[in-house]
Amino acid sequence: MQSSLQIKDLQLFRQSEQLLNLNELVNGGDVLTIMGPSGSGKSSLLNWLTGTLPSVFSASGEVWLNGQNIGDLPANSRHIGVLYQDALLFSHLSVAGNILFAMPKGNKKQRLEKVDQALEQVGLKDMGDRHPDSLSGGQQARVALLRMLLSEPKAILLDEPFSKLDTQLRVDTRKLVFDLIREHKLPAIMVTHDHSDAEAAQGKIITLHSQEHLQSDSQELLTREVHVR
Ligand SMILES: Nc1ncnc2c1ncn2[C@@H]1O[C@H](COP(=O)(O)OP(=O)(O)OP(=O)(O)O)[C@@H](O)[C@H]1O
Repeated sequence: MQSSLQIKDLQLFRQSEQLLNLNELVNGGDVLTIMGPSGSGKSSLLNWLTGTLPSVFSASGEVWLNGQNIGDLPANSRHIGVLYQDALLFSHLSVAGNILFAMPKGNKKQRLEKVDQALEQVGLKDMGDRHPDSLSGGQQARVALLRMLLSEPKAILLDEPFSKLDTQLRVDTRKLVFDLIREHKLPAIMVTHDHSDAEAAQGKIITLHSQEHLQSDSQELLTREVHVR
């Protein structure tokens, strides 16, 4: 079965204000991009998907991952990986330790080999013993990416993951991220303020507004208006 993340009839409210009304299907290897001004509900959407929505919000609707309704599962059982704008590496662990921490348990030698291979794949060969603080921002971003991927998520959320990287690093890192999403055939949802990120994702783009959202595909950005109330 092809992997997919499906949002069915999501109605998301903050107190009595409706923030979102969404139906979307994201297939494995595709990136759905969510744009919109501050306060339009982007983070709340990601929080709803991960099962970490603060109690000031309420929501109805379903989220299906690979044919399973995961809406009632606790956050740590949903198998959704998230990448944030900060790498958020554990400073008391080595680079390899950070990645191993998130990996499923198993044979230690095999897990270490997997970490070494992954580090090499992203240009960080032999850096497993390094301390995260000794890495550049771009290197830390790649470690965070591997930590997330090797936790074996079934879907990926990207929350402004490139916004702290300078231009060339941003281009290189997002290519790596999108290539890996395609290689692993994982459905992904990315929140960004940056149009070049959205274009690079080569998928559908939804732009949220406070009381309405405009919806378009990547060729017709911001051309069609869909009112939610
Ligand atoms: N914990 C909270 N308690 C109360 N209101 C909140 C909380 N978190 C967010 N909000 C409000 O809910 C609305 C949606 O917030 P959300 O963080 O989802 O927007 P956003 O589009 O992600 O914004 P940004 O681009 O600034 O991150 C905003 O009006 C925000 O002020």
